[in-house]
Amino acid sequence: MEFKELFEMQRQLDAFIEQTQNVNRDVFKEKGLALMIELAELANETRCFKFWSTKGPSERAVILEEFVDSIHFLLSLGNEKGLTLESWPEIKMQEDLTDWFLRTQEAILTFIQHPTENDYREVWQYYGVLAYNLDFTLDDVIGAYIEKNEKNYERQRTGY
Ligand SMILES: O=c1ccn([C@H]2C[C@H](O)[C@@H](COP(=O)(O)O)O2)c(=O)[nH]1
Repeated sequence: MEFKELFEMQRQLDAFIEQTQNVNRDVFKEKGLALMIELAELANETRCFKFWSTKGPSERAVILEEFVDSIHFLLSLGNEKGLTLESWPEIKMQEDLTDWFLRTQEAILTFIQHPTENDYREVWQYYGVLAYNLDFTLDDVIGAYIEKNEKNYERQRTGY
């Protein structure tokens, strides 16, 4: 599957969720906050900032699932504003994870407050660098996205 096709998969999932939950209003800000929270959950699973703990990061699959939760909301926010991205931001840049999480958070906030095409692309670039530093390839991301997308349908069907 091509990266760009994820936008359409997300559009269909969102339509299903809105129908199931009877949503008839603009939920851009709710999805914006959801993305901030997913980023924090991702950081939490990496435990990159927990200098006070000797416990290591969660399993790779757990971290990848958190990563694609963010991808869901990022795609969704783009769809809400008619913004898209042609290809996955493959950026091989070694960064300190804690620094990068803080900077990604800032980029998300900027985008939510002024949803421009440039700021949208920038958030994707931050996620591209996060993926690189977490050792996730585009195939990893697409595979985990498809799996979580299906799980999200199932959760709606079973009354999540
Ligand atoms: O409009 C929505 C609402 C939620 N989700 C998905 C994204 C995440 O994968 C998951 C987050 O749900 P929680 O586990 O945080 O409840 O739901 C969407 O794709 N679209």
